[in-house]
Amino acid sequence: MSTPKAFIFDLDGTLVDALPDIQANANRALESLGYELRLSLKDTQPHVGGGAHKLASNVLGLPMEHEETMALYHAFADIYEQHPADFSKPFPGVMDVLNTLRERAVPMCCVTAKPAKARVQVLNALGITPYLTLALSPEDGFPKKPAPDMLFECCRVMGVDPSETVMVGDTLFDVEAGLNAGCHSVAFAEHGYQDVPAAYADRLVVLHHFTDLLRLLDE
Ligand SMILES: O=C(O)COP(=O)(O)O
Repeated sequence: MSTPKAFIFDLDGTLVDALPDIQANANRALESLGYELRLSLKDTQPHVGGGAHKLASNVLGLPMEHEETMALYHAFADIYEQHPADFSKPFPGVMDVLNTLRERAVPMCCVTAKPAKARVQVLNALGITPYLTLALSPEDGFPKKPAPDMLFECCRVMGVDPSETVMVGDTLFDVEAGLNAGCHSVAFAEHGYQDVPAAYADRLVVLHHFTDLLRLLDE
């Protein structure tokens, strides 16, 4: 396999362990709207990766367009801006990978379902922004993953072809986005929030530790 020229990372569950902030902010939003329901970390985990709107719909068990879903989604997004990274931190090995790629002048981007303002705040708070050529959320005018559009835009801005670019994620949304874009390879972070999707297992580079990603540079 040829050496990849660029990397695109998912955010939550891949670069950053955001689960405790997502849980806390979902519970603040539920409380602010008068719900008695509260989520444990375990309740919250399956709802990460599809974005805040989907999380609100899943948590309430209501359709996406339902008034209560919309209210919870907006409350969650607003509260997240006040508490973007109280607990969030990069997963082990992430900063090593980002530093090595930067030293080797390999461009990197981030594509996430996270609301745009929260994304900017989290990436700034954790010192990741300077490593990235571009970071995108659907609010920037793109369809959500698994649509490949955000990946195409990143490749365009980095000046590389998707076939030269590795997509790195932790959910089915990320895997299918990478495959739909025709990426060089799709890497799956085992430290994230979903199990390796069995249907795609033989097409993935599974990262038992995040620094395993660097092996792709040496192949
Ligand atoms: O569901 C979210 O908000 C997180 O989305 P991400 O995994 O694409 O970063």
